[in-house]
Amino acid sequence: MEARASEPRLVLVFSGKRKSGKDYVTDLIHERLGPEVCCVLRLSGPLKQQYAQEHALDLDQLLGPGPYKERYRADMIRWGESRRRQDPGFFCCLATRGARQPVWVVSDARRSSDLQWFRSEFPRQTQTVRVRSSENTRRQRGWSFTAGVDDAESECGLDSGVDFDWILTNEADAPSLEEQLRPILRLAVQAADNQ
Ligand SMILES: Nc1ncnc2c1ncn2[C@@H]1O[C@H](COP(=O)(O)OP(=O)(O)O)[C@@H](O)[C@H]1O
Ligand SMILES: C[C@@](O)(CCOP(=O)(O)OP(=O)(O)O)CC(=O)O
Repeated sequence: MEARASEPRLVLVFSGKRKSGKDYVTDLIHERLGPEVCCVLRLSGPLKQQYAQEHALDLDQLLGPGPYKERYRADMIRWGESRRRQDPGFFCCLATRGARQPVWVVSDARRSSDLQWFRSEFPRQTQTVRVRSSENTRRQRGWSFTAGVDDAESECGLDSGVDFDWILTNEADAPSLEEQLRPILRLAVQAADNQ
């Protein structure tokens, strides 16, 4: 496998239920910090790429927020799990290959093996962030309970036993995301400035 381009100064590892707003929040951070300082890494990126290729599917639609990916989600989970059984860090390693920016934002950790991989590769730099939204809010964003998905490790693997460094509440009646993100953005700017 290709060697890593450079060591990050800060690795923000996000997790949260589907439709909690992981992509929305991590895109916002990317916008604020800019592409020179920050990259968003999706563990599902290399997974979807390989899965789309093997199954002749539309990768852009699999990567987007619409209903297309939901049709394939249960099967993608099974497919990804068989890869992870051989190597739990497989997708973490692929997703971070070639990242050059000082701040890495990983948008979709799902399993404790994902957190373990980042903590063991980047013990000083890794900070975990949980995005929380109520079921009602997630429903308004298009979520509905799907057996085999919402009760599986992919969605529940980090529900308990993790002491997150940061918790964001992505709800209309919570403090604004701007306000909640302020200390995290400050940390990121400091990390980038100390290069
Ligand atoms: N704070 C917010 N304000 C407006 N729309 C939001 C907000 N958070 C999430 N959304 C929207 O809800 C949908 C699901 O969010 P997304 O970030 O794709 O969730 P996840 O990545 O956790 O599945 C998207 O269409 C997104 O634009
Ligand atoms: C097979 C998956 O990687 C699909 C992930 O797709 P997204 O990361 O797009 O999901 P949400 O943002 O939560 O809606 C899940 C897994 O178990 O690896």
